[in-house]
Amino acid sequence: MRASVIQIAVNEDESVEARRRRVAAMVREQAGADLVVLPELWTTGAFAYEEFGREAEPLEGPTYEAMAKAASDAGVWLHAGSIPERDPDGPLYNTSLVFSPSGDLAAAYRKIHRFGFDKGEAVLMGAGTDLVTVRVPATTLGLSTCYDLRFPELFRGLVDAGAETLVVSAGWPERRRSHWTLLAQARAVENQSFVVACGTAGTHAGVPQAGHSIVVDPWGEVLAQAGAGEEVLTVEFDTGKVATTREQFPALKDRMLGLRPPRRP
Ligand SMILES: NC(=O)CCC(=O)C(=O)O
Repeated sequence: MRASVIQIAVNEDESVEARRRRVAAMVREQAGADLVVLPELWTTGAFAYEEFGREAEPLEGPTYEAMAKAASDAGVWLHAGSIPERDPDGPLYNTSLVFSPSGDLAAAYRKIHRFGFDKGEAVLMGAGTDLVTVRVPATTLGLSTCYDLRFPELFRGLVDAGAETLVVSAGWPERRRSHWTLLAQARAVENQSFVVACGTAGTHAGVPQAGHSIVVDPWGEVLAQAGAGEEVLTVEFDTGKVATTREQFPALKDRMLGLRPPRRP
């Protein structure tokens, strides 16, 4: 499996339309990859809360159109990152899109854990409710978005649904970069899965982004990691390593489900 992780710089001096064109061209340059991954909310920036309503699009809006075409032009599976989705009958959602090499939508995932506690995304967007996996030729992807990375039960649910490669599309801030790397490795080790985590570079809404997109194998080894700036991280990995790791060190089989809560004295 050859993956290209496109760590986009999201800065305010570039318009959404210009960035969409630029990113589409970067995706086209990845012809020959099996999988291309983009970050969270790269049209607006994940922390540009005021832009969410202004730039929200229907599912099949301009980003969908541009990314479907880029995927088919390049002939790649494309995780196109997420968009601020305007549901005509509901709230905004932070929705990731996955396209097949023919440009058809293979999956849409609405972010389940919204960031911001009592402000920002947590109040401006609705929460998704459904886990999403996608079968691509060599592996099954399990989808997640940024803050989801902190919630191990989501990833366990994805593994129970057959995921072998956990994709994290993110806009993670520099301030918590150490958590990003640590959690990506933890999710890989505990789920005996590949983790492909794509963040943004640049600064928007006054929040410097961490970059440092990372690909981790099921043993927790870092196969590749980007620097702080805009970069295309390319990595080849053997998807068969999930099965061999799970066979040779079968910790997932030792789960004890249905534990009782502590008894009151
Ligand atoms: N966009 C996000 O979900 C940010 C998450 C974050 O900053 C954190 O978990 O820390």
